Amino acid sequence: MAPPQGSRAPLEFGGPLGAAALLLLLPATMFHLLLVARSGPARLLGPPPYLPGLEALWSPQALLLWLTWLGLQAALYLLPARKVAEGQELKDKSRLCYPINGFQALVLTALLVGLGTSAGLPLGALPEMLLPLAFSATLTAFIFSLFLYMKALVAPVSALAPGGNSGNPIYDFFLGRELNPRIYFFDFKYFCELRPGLIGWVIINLALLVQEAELRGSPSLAMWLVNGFQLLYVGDALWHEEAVLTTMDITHDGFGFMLAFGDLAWVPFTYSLQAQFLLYHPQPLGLPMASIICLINAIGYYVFRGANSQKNTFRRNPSDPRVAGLETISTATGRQLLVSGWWGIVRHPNYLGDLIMALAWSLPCGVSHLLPYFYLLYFTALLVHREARDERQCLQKYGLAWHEYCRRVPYRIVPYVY
Ligand SMILES: NC(=O)C1=CN([C@@H]2O[C@H](COP(=O)(O)OP(=O)(O)OC[C@H]3O[C@@H](n4cnc5c(N)ncnc54)[C@H](OP(=O)(O)O)[C@@H]3O)[C@@H](O)[C@H]2O)C=CC1
Ligand SMILES: CC(C)CCC[C@@H](C)[C@H]1CC=C2C3=C(CC[C@@]21C)[C@@]1(C)CC[C@H](O)C(C)(C)[C@@H]1CC3
Repeated sequence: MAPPQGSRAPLEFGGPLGAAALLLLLPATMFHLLLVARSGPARLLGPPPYLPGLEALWSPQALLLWLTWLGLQAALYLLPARKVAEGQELKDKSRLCYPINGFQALVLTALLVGLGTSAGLPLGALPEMLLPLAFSATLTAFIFSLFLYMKALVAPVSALAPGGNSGNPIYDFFLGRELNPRIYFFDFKYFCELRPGLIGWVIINLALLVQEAELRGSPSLAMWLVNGFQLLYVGDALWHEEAVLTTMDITHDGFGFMLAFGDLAWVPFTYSLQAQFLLYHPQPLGLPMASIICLINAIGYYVFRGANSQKNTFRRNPSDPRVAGLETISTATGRQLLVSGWWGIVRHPNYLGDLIMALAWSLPCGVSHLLPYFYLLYFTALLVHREARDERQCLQKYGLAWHEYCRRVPYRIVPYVY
């Protein structure tokens, strides 16, 4: 049985009080965005148009649809994979295995949705169900996090995450206690991070596009751009699925409410905000502006993919010809840090690319409303906070070598600015 680890790890997110506040604030923000996106004034900072009663949130059909979706994605996860990858080394020196079949799940889902639609499945009706679907997803995230918390009570100490084991139940419930909760080969965190939420996000976007076509005769150029950009982002994440195994969510963070809610509810229902906004507030977009926005997205993607691939290639095999010529700093751990190439420009070039793409996703919505820029604002805050967390961890891991890296590459995310 796993005892709490006491307060060895420094508390994050404002400790138990901050965690308690976020437990309420995150779902409240998501519902606020869903309600405001369909209201006339669409004011991000104004009050919601109305407070929905339980009858608007609770729907057995929505719950059934949501559980069917989770079941379908779980079944696709269990299909034979083209590759089984090993994760990072764990505290007990073992490595876990992960199926690499996320892109296959995306393609099969697209085929099933295509078949369903041609057989009469009303995809365009999905936008009307977003509120009860989001409620079902939130409910599932709470219940699932409770299950994860209980499961961690009987997990061996070596299976616990460095944070999330303070002994305070609210804080630990929020942050997550166990690092890689699994039942046999089914890894809950890895599954949730990349499948139901990310694929759900593009299906919701598609449903919004279909409904726009039903309402106005054809989808708008702005809606096409938002759908295309975000499909590229999700397709890319699933194509490079193995790379997620080195992100801090998988290697460092426990699996609790923050990630369960983030993956299952926050991602599909708030990341689709631009498409939701466009359905209810059509925006004119000319070809010249659309071309500029495409260029911004292409630059963002180039930086994001270039930086992530360079680091992943280097971590997998430093003598790979694509990275062998780059300058590095040696660290006491035996691992090296890149100081040239993308990682010599700023310390988080991948965040920079991601932020440029976030801007390109909002621009098709025009500049009359702040609401479609919510993702950009939230994401900037998330990445600044994430960068600070990563910095602390790297300083702990690499000590003097990290100081040297910071001296050689002084800017964190934006060259000459931050
Ligand atoms: N859309 C979304 O909502 C979100 C997207 N993201 C995206 O996810 C991606 C992954 O982000 P994240 O997991 O935060 O972090 P990173 O992929 O940036 O990984 C950080 C790790 O990289 C290694 N590293 C840092 N500097 C160097 C260097 N110079 N040379 C070699 N290795 C280095 C360190 O680990 P080590 O040395 O141990 O290898 C460090 O802990 C990013 O592209 C981010 O934008 C992230 C959060 C949310
Ligand atoms: C609800 C809270 C405010 C915070 C929740 C954060 C989560 C939504 C994000 C934490 C890290 C994420 C990553 C991606 C999606 C969002 C979450 C889960 C990612 C899967 C998106 C696609 C990228 O290509 C990626 C690099 C694979 C991302 C990994 C991190």
